[in-house]
Amino acid sequence: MKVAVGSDHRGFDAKQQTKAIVTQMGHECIDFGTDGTHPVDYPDLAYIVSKAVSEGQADRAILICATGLGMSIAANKVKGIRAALCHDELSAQISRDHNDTNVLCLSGDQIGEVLLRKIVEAWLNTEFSGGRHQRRVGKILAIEEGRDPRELNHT
Ligand SMILES: O=C(CO)[C@H](O)[C@H](O)[C@H](O)COP(=O)(O)O
Repeated sequence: MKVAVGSDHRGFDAKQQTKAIVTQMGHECIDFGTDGTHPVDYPDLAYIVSKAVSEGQADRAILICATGLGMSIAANKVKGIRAALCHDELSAQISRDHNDTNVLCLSGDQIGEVLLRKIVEAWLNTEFSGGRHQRRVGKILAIEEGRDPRELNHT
């Protein structure tokens, strides 16, 4: 799988750790920056990394800022992106299983390297289960297209 990664200055150290984890798991890692701890604006990174996923350059992506909040808010503005901020393995696993997330957002400040590895591994190793969840993800897409998801209740 091709996995894009990106962070702002507050997520830089965790991004470097994430790159190593992704590569060790046998995936191709595409690093969109930032390249150090000089302050940058997280929406810039969220945009280019999310575009890489929505346009097919990467299969999935991992975004990191101080809390993960700004990255998740910005990434979810890009069409086709389902980003989730996860602080634990179970949320990461369920975000794939139920929500078919294609972007994982992480906090660089609030989780250590051991937990980071567990979350990334759970997220990359979990497949979307489809079924009833496919219908609900379809409704998310409907909202993105400006439609009322309840229209799909009668099809
Ligand atoms: O958007 C955020 C907060 O939810 C990110 O965590 C940023 O990394 C943070 O806002 C950056 O803050 P800084 O004081 O400019 O380093």
